Amino acid sequence: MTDAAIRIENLSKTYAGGKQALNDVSFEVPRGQIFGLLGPNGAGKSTLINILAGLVVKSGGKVTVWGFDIDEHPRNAKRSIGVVPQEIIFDPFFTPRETLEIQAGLYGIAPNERQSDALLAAMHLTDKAKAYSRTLSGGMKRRLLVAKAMVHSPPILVLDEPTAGVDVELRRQLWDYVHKLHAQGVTIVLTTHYLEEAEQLCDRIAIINHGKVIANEPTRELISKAQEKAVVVTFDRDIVTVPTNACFENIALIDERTLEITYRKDKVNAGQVLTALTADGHGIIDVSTRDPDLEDVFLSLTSETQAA
Ligand SMILES: Nc1ncnc2c1ncn2[C@@H]1O[C@H](COP(=O)(O)OP(=O)(O)OP(=O)(O)O)[C@@H](O)[C@H]1O
Repeated sequence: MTDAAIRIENLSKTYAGGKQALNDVSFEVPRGQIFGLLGPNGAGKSTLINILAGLVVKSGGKVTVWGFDIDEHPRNAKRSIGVVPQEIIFDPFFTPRETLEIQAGLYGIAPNERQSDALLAAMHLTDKAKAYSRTLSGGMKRRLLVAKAMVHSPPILVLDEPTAGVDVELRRQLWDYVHKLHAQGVTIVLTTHYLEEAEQLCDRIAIINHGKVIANEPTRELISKAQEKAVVVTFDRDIVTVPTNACFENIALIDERTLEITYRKDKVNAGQVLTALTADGHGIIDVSTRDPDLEDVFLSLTSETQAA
């Protein structure tokens, strides 16, 4: 028995056409966390999730879900995970309530133990319980998918790009629900293109690029890895010549009196940057600094692997 919610060891996947989507991927999702899986389009995130869901057969490696090896105990592994897929697929002739009842039936859940109505209420779909699925809006369909993934009360919920193309209000509702599940002890794995979202929600983030894991760290540590920092400086007079100095990574004119300078915080500090800027006698009347965010880390890590 492993303590990890999901353990992935040396996982690889090559599709029939020869495309290698995953190349020797290893990482663990700790129990009880909100874990973010980030990566550019085509990085291999959906492939990985589909392997966890039992929808794609891996080419090599070992995967355990809630301690169950997906090859040796596929039924137990599947019962331990609920997956909200990226694509919306429903039988259009069933109502949301019927969709959930049928899904519960597939998991062998007795009628008196089903929680279809509670799930519909949690996803704000009670008034649509008896509507045909085809008449639901895109956002409602996505919420129904979340409810469908939770019918068997799995300890792990995986959401593949849950907020792509979803409006702000629905996104908020979705995250409220995710937080509620998380508070109940459900481990959450999500993929997202919204770095800000990952930064706000996730305890830990793995970044995947070209089928390989290039980072896997607590969110705060990952962010602190971004070495570039920016300082915006307003001078007491117009800038005639833009200053140069070896400690500046980049310098940009914001307006006639304001410059934005980026520097590497592992090489110099803000004081040294400001000293270099005032060397020719200019006075500084305002200074603000900007800390790196996940987007900076993401770009610097993915461009490093591109260059490698
Ligand atoms: N069924 C398939 N057959 C062949 N190649 C595939 C198949 N599914 C995915 N691929 C390829 O595998 C690679 C990884 O795709 P995957 O969908 O896992 O990426 P992703 O990170 O989820 O991207 P996105 O964010 O765009 O969904 C891509 O190059 C994709 O074209």
